[in-house]
Parts: sequence; structure tokens; C-alpha cells
Amino acid sequence: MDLKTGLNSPVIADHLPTLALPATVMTFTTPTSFPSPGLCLNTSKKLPLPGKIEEVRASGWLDLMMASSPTRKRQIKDVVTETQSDDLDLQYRNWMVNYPSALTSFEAITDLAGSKKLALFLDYDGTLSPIVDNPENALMSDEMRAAVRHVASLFPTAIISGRSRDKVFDFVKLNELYYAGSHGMDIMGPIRKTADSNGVECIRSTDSQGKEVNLFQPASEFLPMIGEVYKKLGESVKDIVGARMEDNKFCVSVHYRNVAEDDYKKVFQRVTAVLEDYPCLRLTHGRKVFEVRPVIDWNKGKAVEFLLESLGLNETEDVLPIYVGDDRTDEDAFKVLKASNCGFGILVSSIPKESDAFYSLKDPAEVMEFLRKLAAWKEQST
Ligand SMILES: O=P(O)(O)OC[C@H]1O[C@H](O[C@H]2O[C@H](CO)[C@@H](O)[C@H](O)[C@H]2O)[C@H](O)[C@@H](O)[C@@H]1O
Repeated sequence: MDLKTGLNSPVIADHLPTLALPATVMTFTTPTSFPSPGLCLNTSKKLPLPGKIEEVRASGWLDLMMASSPTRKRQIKDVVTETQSDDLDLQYRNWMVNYPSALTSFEAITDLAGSKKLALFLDYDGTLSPIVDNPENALMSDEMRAAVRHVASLFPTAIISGRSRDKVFDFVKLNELYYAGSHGMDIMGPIRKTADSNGVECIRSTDSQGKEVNLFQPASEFLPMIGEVYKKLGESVKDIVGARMEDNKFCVSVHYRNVAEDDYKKVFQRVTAVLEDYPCLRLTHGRKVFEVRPVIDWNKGKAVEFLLESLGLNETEDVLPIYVGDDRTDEDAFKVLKASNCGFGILVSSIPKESDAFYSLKDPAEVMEFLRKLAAWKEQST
């Protein structure tokens, strides 16, 4: 597969690979007692920055928070003139030269798939369900559920989400799939041939249907710490109107989508202040959300590799893994597929963003169309 050449497209600022945090948050020492050193990132803790520099960094974050995931309403409100709206369309079309639509490129995709075995990896929020103000209301439509069920009956399919595995299952409600919650740190997959990975053991378990499954939770030692930080973060933002906490089991989300822009800085400062006491946790930034998670070297990309291996689909050229996702954390999976040169990512975005994905789809409605087309293609080609 060809690598992309230099891009000329305008890039929206919520898509930086790693965000510059105050040093006390971004860097850390690996605790000596941590049980799985193979999974730990390795950096050393630095001294706190002087107040003024902290202030500058905070304002950098502020720009990111403002630019992050504007709602459709907000985009329309901000784009007042017809000319500006035309400009945005043009920018998007230019961007699509480098990230062609997976729908219009469908034939190229099926040509590439040929007789290969497809494996599908799907993100949840913003991919299978539209982004909404209240995370509890991010429901998947029945049509989307039917489309996912259909592809899952034809290809091995997994959902890899930042949400807790239980919560994403409650939304999706399909037993035909594999699920990875907490950004891949909680995987319920098929029984593997090898008993462990990276020194962390898998647990044999049974799913709700009584089927034997493999449970892989590389961050399980962090559970008490995540529980503690969830409470502290909740306390620290409770007076900020619109701030909302979400317990994603091995990660914590602090949502600010419904916070007044004037209070964004306060959210950032409160969150980073709490995290100063937790060098083993790190902060990432998603769509109007801060995500706090263990520093272990595990992400959605590693989860894709893990699942492919579990399915016996790694190390073979006969497999074409496709990952569909909309957020920064999905970039880890796009990168893995790009590097392995055996599959590709599809970025779901209605605005230009720099990405390691190969193709694009505009929104969950296009994702559904793509899934339907894949199922139809598979059925008529067998
Ligand atoms: O990996 P994902 O499945 O995409 O999870 C990432 C975060 O998704 C959810 O938040 C996002 O969707 C919400 C509902 O549409 C929206 O209100 C929020 O602003 C978005 O950031 C989820 O609630 C988070 O916990 C996940 O970290």
C-alpha cells in the first residue's frame, strides 16, 4: 500500500499526537512495585515548572480545548458567511485527496481484500453512535446495530472503545462481537493459543452466553488507584457547571462538553492539580474530554495486535484488518496497521484532521453505509 506523501490540507488543532502537559503530569517514575515492568513506559519525573510557564502551557491547552470537537451547531454558528462555508467545503474536499472516502474507494478496497480474510475493528463513540452532549445518551440506532450484526456474521469483528467494556456492551448489545473497553485495557476475546502476553496473564472466563472467553486486563493493578483518582477528580470539578465524570473502569473521563468556555481553564487546572500526586497516571485529550489512564504501554493499537493474535490472524498475508475510528486514541490503531502494511485505518471525520488512517468517512451514517456495502460485497462474492 502506498504511503501518503506530504499534505497541504488545513489541520484542526484537536489532533495532536501527544499533548504538552505540565512536566509534573506528563512525566513520571515507574513505581518499583509495579508488577509488569514490560508494559510500563520509562521516563523520569521532572521538577514542577515555574508558575509563569505553567500558565503558558495552560493557555496552549486552552486553545486545544476550544478547538476540540465543535458540535455541528457550533460550526454553523461560527461560520457566518456563505464564502466561509464554501471555503470549509473546499478545505474538506482538498483534505479528501489525501484521505479518500472509503465509500467512493469501495472498489479499490474490495480489490485489495480479494480473497483475504477481513477483520473489522470498530470504535464506538463518534463512529457507531453520533457525538451527543450527554455521554449516557450516546445510543446506537437499531439500523446501525443491524449493520454491525451483519458484518460480524461474516467477518471477525471487535469493538475497541475508551468506555468501560460493560458499558459499551450495554450500548451495542451484540454477542457476536469481541469487546475491548478502557482503550484496550480490558479485552474479552477468543481463547488464545498462548497463555500470556507481555508477562501479564490472561484469565479464562465465560461470557454472558456461557461461551469460554479470554479476559485480558493488563492494568488490573491500577484499579484501586483509578477508583481513588475518580473520587478526587469528581470532588475537584464538582462546582464547575457542566463538568461530568465518567468511570470507564481502567480509565476516568472528565467531560467538559457542557462547560462554559470561560471555565475551560478551571477544568484543566483542577484536573492537572489532582494528577500531580499520581505520576503513574497520564492525561490524554479526546473530543471535549480529558482521559486519565495508567501509564502502561498499552493502547488501542496494542489491542488490535492482541486480538489479531488471539484470532490466529497475525503473521499471515491473507488477512486484511480494517479499523474504523474518529478520535485521537484511534490513531494508535491506525499507526499499527500502517506500520504492518497489511491493513488500514478509516478516519471518521467531517473536518480535516491529520491522521495515520488511509481512508475517511464523514460520520456514523457513512460508517453504516460502508458496513452494509462490505456485507453485501462479501455475500455476493461467496
Ligand atoms: O473510544 P471511544 O469509544 O470513542 O470513547 C472515547 C470517549 O467517548 C465518549 O465521549 C465522547 O462521546 C460522548 C457521547 O457522544 C460525548 O458527549 C463526549 O464529548 C465525547 O468525548 C465517552 O463518554 C468517553 O468516556 C470516552 O473516553
